[in-house]
Amino acid sequence: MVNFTLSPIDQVINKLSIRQSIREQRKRQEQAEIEWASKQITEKLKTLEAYQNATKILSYAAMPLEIQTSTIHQKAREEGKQVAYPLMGPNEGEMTFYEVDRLEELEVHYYGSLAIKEPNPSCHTLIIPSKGDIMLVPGLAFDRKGGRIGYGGGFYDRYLIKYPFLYTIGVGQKFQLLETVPMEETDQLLKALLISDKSWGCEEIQVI
Ligand SMILES: Nc1nc2c(c(=O)[nH]1)N(C=O)[C@@H](CNc1ccc(C(=O)N[C@@H](CCC(=O)O)C(=O)O)cc1)CN2
Ligand SMILES: Nc1ncnc2c1ncn2[C@@H]1O[C@H](COP(=O)(O)OP(=O)(O)OP(=O)(O)O)[C@@H](O)[C@H]1O
Repeated sequence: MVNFTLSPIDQVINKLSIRQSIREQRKRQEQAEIEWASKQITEKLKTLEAYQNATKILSYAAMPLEIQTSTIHQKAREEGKQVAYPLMGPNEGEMTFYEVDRLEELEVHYYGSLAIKEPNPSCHTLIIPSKGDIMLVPGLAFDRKGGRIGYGGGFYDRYLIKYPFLYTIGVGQKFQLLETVPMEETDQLLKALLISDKSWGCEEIQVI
């Protein structure tokens, strides 16, 4: 019988080539396309019951080529929701979330070629998620089973082991939705996806 399962090293190589390919496709996009996609996702998110009922939103400070989250921040704050942003470290793969009132309070930190805006633990309050909270999860690639590939730090997988009840929503564009993404044992599945596409706006994909 033929065994189609990839060895662990082949899985890592496979993930690496997917990361590279999606990053190249993203670079070829016009800023206007990213803004349009972000608007579609923002509008769809607002209609979701999970969003409407949530008191805390674990968001992310988008880098220029990612789905933008600043309008979500503004809307959520207007509705009295708490919005939190990730901070990496101090231990390997560790990530925590801090409540942020205004996006200008975030501070840029450089990780290789990535410039990520993060909260400052000496001015922001640590957020401990509770049931009913939602998390917007950035990523490079997703699949309909809730599989996800990020930048390869394992930050979200480690965080989600601690808070498996979080309603996790992966956000991205159609070219980021693959037939299947390679999964490792430590990978945590997302619960839903919001995927935008030029022709149909934004599709909500429920995993559970
Ligand atoms: N906007 C945003 N914030 C986010 C994420 C994200 O995807 N988007 N993350 C999602 O997980 C976390 C950050 N994840 C990271 C994962 C790996 C590396 C990393 O390996 N950096 C390399 C250089 C990479 C490069 O240059 O391309 C390094 O530090 O040397 C950095 C951040 C938390 N914050
Ligand atoms: N709970 C965990 N404990 C120890 N190692 C882990 C855990 N979760 C993930 N890892 C390891 O972290 C590394 C990166 O994981 P992976 O490739 O899934 O990252 P990613 O999901 O793309 O990254 P990110 O979440 O930061 O965007 C892998 O070597 C993986 O085995």
